[in-house]
Amino acid sequence: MASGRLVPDRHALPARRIGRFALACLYREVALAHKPGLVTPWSRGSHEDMDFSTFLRSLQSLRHYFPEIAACGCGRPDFGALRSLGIDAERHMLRATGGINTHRGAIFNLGLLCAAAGVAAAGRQRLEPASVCALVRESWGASMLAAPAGGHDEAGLSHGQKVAVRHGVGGARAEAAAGFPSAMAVGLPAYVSVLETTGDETRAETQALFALIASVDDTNLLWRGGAAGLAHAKRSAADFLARGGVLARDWRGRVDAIDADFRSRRLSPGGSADLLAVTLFLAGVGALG
Ligand SMILES: CC(C)(COP(=O)(O)OP(=O)(O)OC[C@H]1O[C@@H](n2cnc3c(N)ncnc32)[C@H](O)[C@@H]1O)[C@@H](O)C(=O)NCCC(=O)NCCS
Ligand SMILES: Nc1ncnc2c1ncn2[C@@H]1O[C@H](COP(=O)(O)OP(=O)(O)OP(=O)(O)O)[C@@H](O)[C@H]1O
Repeated sequence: MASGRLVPDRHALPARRIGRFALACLYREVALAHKPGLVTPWSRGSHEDMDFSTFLRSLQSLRHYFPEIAACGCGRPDFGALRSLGIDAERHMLRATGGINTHRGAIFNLGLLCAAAGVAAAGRQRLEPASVCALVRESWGASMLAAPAGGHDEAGLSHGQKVAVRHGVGGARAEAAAGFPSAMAVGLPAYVSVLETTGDETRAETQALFALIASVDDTNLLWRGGAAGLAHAKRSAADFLARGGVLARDWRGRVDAIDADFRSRRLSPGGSADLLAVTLFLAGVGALG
């Protein structure tokens, strides 16, 4: 990873700021305490093979990647250049976690957004959620749909590809290629509305996560629970929101009950968790410009 040789120095500072912010968003996601089926500082959720410390090791291994891909974006790269940085970062992550996939989706989603923010910063455009998402869609959307997936098993297909074929859903690539419609239309409005009402970051993050689980075709849920598991998770999240979500007095107890239910079914909404980090990135991207 040697993008320092590829981009002019005047881009180093904004790229570092953008990349560090992406890492901070990922840290906020995994540090969020009450989540259904996901790893938190106090729980493995539905996972036997990873805990909070695995995520910290993974984040540590990605500390150069996000600034580098943002710097690469400043040079208006084609998708191939971003893809090789992403594949390299996956390799670093797997080495740091002993082969466990903690951040494959995040390397992809937030990597693309860092690169788009780099494009905007280099062109002295304002950094805004809609414009960075449009840059991802317009610059690299078609190429990413045409590229083969990264994480292959012995049969040559990733989990995402297998469930995409089986259930006819698009997963992480379709979401990014379309300019993150779930984060823009679902995660971000939920986050902003609760933040404005309560001033409470934790509740805003939790509400955004549940809004995403209720609406996203999460390939992690499909892989672990099939169509019935995905439908169950969506229904549980929609029910939580219909009962007032994080504005209800006993919201923490309700989240913990849904967490127990997801753990008993081995369900983990990892794609929605990644899109929460994307939502946090979009919510703060304006301040990076
Ligand atoms: C495209 C990727 C994500 C693989 O796609 P695939 O369809 O196989 O997805 P897979 O099931 O492995 O899911 C990857 C992760 O995406 C997240 N995810 C799941 N569902 C969704 C969704 N609906 N929306 C967004 N993210 C999701 C989850 O965290 C999941 O673990 C990626 O691993 C890849 O191909 N990387 C190669 C490097 C690359 O192209 N980089 C581009 C520039 S960074
Ligand atoms: N806090 C979190 N807890 C658990 N998973 C998360 C969290 N945040 C994001 N994720 C995402 O969930 C994915 C892990 O899910 P999972 O273990 O189901 O994937 P897998 O390794 O593809 O499949 P499996 O372990 O079922 O064989 C990671 O790619 C990660 O990006």
